[in-house]
Amino acid sequence: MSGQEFFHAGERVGVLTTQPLDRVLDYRAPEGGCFRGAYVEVPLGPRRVLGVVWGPGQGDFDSAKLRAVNRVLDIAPMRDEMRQFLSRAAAYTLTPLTMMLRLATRAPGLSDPVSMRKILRRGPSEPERMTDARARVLAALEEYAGLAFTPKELSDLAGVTPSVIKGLVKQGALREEEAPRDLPYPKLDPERPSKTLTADQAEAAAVLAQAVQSGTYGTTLLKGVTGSGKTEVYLEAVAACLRAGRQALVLLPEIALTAEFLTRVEVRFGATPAEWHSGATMTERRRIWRMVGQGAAQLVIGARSSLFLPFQNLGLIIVDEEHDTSYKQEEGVLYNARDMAVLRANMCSAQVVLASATPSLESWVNAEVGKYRRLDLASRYGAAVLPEMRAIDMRVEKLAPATWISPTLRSAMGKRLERGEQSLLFLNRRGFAPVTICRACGNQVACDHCDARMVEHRFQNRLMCHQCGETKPLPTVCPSCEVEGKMAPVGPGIERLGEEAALVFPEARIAVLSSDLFGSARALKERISEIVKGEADIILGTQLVAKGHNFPLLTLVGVIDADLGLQGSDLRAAERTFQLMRQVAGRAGRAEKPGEALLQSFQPEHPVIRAILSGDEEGFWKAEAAERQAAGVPPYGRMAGIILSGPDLPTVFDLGNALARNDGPLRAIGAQVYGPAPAPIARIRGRHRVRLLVKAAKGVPLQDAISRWIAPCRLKGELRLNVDIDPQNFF
Ligand SMILES: Nc1ncnc2c1ncn2[C@@H]1O[C@H](COP(=O)(O)OP(=O)(O)OP(=O)(O)O)[C@@H](O)[C@H]1O
Ligand SMILES: [Zn+2]
Repeated sequence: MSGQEFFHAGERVGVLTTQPLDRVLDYRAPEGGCFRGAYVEVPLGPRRVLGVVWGPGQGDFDSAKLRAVNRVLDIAPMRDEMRQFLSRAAAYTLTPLTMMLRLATRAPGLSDPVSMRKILRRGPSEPERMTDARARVLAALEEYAGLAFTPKELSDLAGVTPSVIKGLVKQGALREEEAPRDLPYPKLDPERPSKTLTADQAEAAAVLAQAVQSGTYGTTLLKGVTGSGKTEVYLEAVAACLRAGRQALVLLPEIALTAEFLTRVEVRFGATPAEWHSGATMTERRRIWRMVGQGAAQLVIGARSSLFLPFQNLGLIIVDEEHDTSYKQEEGVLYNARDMAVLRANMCSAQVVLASATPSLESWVNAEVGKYRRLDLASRYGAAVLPEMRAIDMRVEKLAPATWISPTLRSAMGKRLERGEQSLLFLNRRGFAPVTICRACGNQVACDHCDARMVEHRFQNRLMCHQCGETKPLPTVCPSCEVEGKMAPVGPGIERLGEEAALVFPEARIAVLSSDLFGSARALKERISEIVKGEADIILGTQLVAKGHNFPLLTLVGVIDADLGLQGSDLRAAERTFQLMRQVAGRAGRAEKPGEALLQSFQPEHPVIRAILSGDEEGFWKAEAAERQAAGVPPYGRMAGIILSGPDLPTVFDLGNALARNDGPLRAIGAQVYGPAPAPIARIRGRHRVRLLVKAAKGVPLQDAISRWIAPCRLKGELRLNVDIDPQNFF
């Protein structure tokens, strides 16, 4: 860490803590001094808290009262580029810097000393008496010459009891040593053979490899149809990064996708990489955090928060399925991991690869205007061809009441069953039925705390609110008119569709894939790998299945309600539907057998449905871009959402009106405010929600204006104000 500023003992330093104070606090540098960026423990009131030495102190605090830093932690100091990244990300998202630091230190036990554990090696002496068990232990050590083991590993390996091991230690045949508990990750070998790339793939891989070798910043949109080998191509960029001795990060939108991906990494590089996600244990998290910081993890596969790991030498970030909405964090710090990846790469001279078959309009436009490089993979790998896509006109199909699988779709599924191929039915609705209605009075069961109807989950035999998670038993008596036995489900959810499929095809093996039906990510992963092996004939899934899975036996995709996403007023409704339908359809026909995708629709002539079917992607993006440009909305204009919430509606509205009246700072940059208006979901968890929308031209200092605009707000009591820069969801 030479080159980094050093503060001598007693000098005034500014420390950023993870406490919600929103400023850097002054302390005295501890005995022995500290570098800028050092992770430290400082006294704060009666407590000791984690912090980072951010720079020289401000000097505005009485130096007689100044307290000293307790100690410097045994962790490499935060790099300048990381401090800049956090500062820039905080400024962009209008988030207090202390909250950003919290994101960057989300690992347990950082302030604990490096924890050690006992390991065993071959010692200098021979055992006094050789027994079979003892001989097995020594043979095992010989076989793995040079390696050390924990006592448990060694007794398992040799198949002996712990007492045998203890005896050998006593006699000096085994030697005990202390070693750090957190071990480096196994080395990945980029020189192992890759798959033989097609000419297109090889060309794209070469461009990416060269970009990585340049050691500079750059972003590439890797657009390739589903099944074209985007993953194979970007793994070669990872190889180039590893060869250059730098670290790589691969972001995946869904942890259910990691199992398949980890296997592919292992095949390509000979070992598994570090895996960072919400399901990781505390021990795993601490190990990854520390090893990433020491450069002892070369590749991390992770969810969006892995962008905040303390990489020592990050050279490449892959954002797979870059259009995926789950990259936008919608709670706490509101950030879009795709945009933050670009920012982070900028700070550390790394390359970014945004991979997708259906990019976000933002990225498509950035490539169009030359801000991003663009690489295209136009055809599927090998014999696989893109599925044929057709609409099923639901206005002419004859369906029995409370059924949703049309005769046309049913007969297509029947053919797959006969041929031993798989069908996938897609319906983006969790639960059994979206609405429960009383047939006597028409009352729909709603959540007591939210502006939302409760969804029946028959599997759990309860009604559930998808906003707040509240559940209650299915009522037999109407809560409104008190008539008994008239409550009925209306509309299909994925579970109900499962029942229908089982009735129509009683002999078929049916798998329902919905995130809430699995107790753990592991259970879901296992189910998916069973399906890959062919242990299901009909798969029913919510949007979970649209993402990146490879089901080789799948040749038919049926979309139950292709119109579902088109109804919203969301500015991205068309874009989302287009992406989702093309992605789902892309699950079919990924191996030798050709696939077919059938979209059930009541409006097959709708321009978006027509664009999906025709496959004229560039035409769709161009039309969509022109429309957004004319309306001055993203990506051609900028937007910010302000969500005000509180238990008392008039108070929330008063604040909204006050903001709308005092919009001087916004007018100064030519921005407009819309609202206040009740948010589309007007109540969540008992809190009323009111929103304002700010629209501005591109290139104006929007964040700065917004901070000046909201600065005078006094948030009394339980009133909350959240700013969402570049909102993705208007809920
Ligand atoms: N050059 C190649 N040699 C052998 N197999 C290949 C090659 N390219 C692609 N494949 C195989 O084709 C399948 C699809 O490739 P891959 O998953 O990389 O595509 P993708 O573009 O990432 O797909 P999606 O967008 O649907 O996630 C995989 O099983 C992959 O192993
Ligand atoms: Zn609720």
